[in-house]
Amino acid sequence: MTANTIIAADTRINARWLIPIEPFGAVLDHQAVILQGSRITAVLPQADADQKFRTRETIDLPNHVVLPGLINLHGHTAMSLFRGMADDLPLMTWLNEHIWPAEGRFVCEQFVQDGSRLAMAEMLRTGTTTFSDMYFFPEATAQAAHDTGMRAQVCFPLMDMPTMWGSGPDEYLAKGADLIAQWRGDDFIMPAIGPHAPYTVSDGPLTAAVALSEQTDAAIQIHLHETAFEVEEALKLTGKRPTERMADLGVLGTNSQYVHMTQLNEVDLDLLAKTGGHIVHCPESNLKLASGLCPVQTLIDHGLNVTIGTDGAASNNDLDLFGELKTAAMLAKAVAGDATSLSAHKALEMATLNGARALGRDQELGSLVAGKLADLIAVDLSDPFIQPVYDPASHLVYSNHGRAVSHSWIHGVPQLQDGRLTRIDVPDLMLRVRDWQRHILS
Ligand SMILES: CSC[C@H]1O[C@@H](n2cnc3c(O)ncnc32)[C@H](O)[C@@H]1O
Ligand SMILES: [Zn+2]
Repeated sequence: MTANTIIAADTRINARWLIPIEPFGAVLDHQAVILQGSRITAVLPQADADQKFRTRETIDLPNHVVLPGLINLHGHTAMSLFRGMADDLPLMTWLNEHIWPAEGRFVCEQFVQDGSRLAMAEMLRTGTTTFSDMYFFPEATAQAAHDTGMRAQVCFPLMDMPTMWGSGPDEYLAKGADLIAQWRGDDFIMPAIGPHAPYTVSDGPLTAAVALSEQTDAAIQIHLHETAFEVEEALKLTGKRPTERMADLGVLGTNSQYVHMTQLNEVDLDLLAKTGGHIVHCPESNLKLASGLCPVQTLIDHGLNVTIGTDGAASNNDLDLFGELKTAAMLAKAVAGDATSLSAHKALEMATLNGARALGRDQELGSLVAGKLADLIAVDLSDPFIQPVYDPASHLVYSNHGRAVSHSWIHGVPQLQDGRLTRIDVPDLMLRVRDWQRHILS
């Protein structure tokens, strides 16, 4: 290539600020991001882009900060249809007396299709481009994510009890193996294994889950050490803390993701540090259900990869990862007794590159670097509630909420343009949601 060669590409995005996540802590002024097909081909100063690239379209974002799309590592997407149904309750009362009976009555394939579309509309609107789901009828969630063009880790549920999705562990594992076979290797859908929790899955199915993970390389995601009650009951029933039992069964490892992780002692921390794996911090669900506090800084100090999730909209009650980041950053400081804990940049890294690492895809997702997949978002900082701007990273975590997200691309495809969703028919979706509301109320 000579000095004068002009390169043709699809799209040029001119950003007032760019937070690439790699290198850590960078905030770059007046940058251009060049997209070609599904990938980022260059990230460079706008003046240099003028010399080097000619693109089919140019999108000027003069008041915006551009960053990688956010990764929500834990949720139950279809539960958006249960938002606000049962508030102000502790976990086991919430599950036993409200959520599980409601799931038994209403959850079916159509519920999951509609509920996951509602969740995707909210997630896309607030800056999430990749999510993880653990719910019944995972084939419906996978299809809905595929049709919308979102990336999703779809964990099939595994429990001892029969549910509307199957008669018990053998059927869940057989259907789960089919789901893995169908989607394995797909760019968008990452099939995974979702044993619900230590108190709902016995040793046999957990051992089978580990074997399936080893055979297929599918990740395991499990709710773990969510409450003090869970740990106390496990000690009474098995003589082991849940983390110790998971270690003995081979569940702990670098391809596993542990959701919640409040109530950790030194033995747990040593086991986790020794075996690796990924923590999914869900601060708002932990607060709302009064489940406990996750010691984020201690986990980071033990070398663990800490990611973030919202949990379902029935225990949060929204799927806005920017709001979650603010809660996480505030809480980490209070729990550590240290205001320097979980800085704005660390929080942003948690919702991007750390999430990509947990999915085993940090070579292609999680930062804005030439060659990576084009999953990125723009946040408009011109509203009064985020003015003036000294440090866009600070605003993203401490002053923003997800509704300021104006644009997003996944795999190079526009998903949000000036706040409008391009791939979800919102009026049609709202009609369906209203039907469900009427049905559930009646
Ligand atoms: C097996 S599908 C998922 C199952 O999990 C339930 N659930 C939702 N939120 C939580 C939580 O915070 N802890 C434990 N279980 C949760 C959901 O209602 C489904 O039944
Ligand atoms: Zn959950």
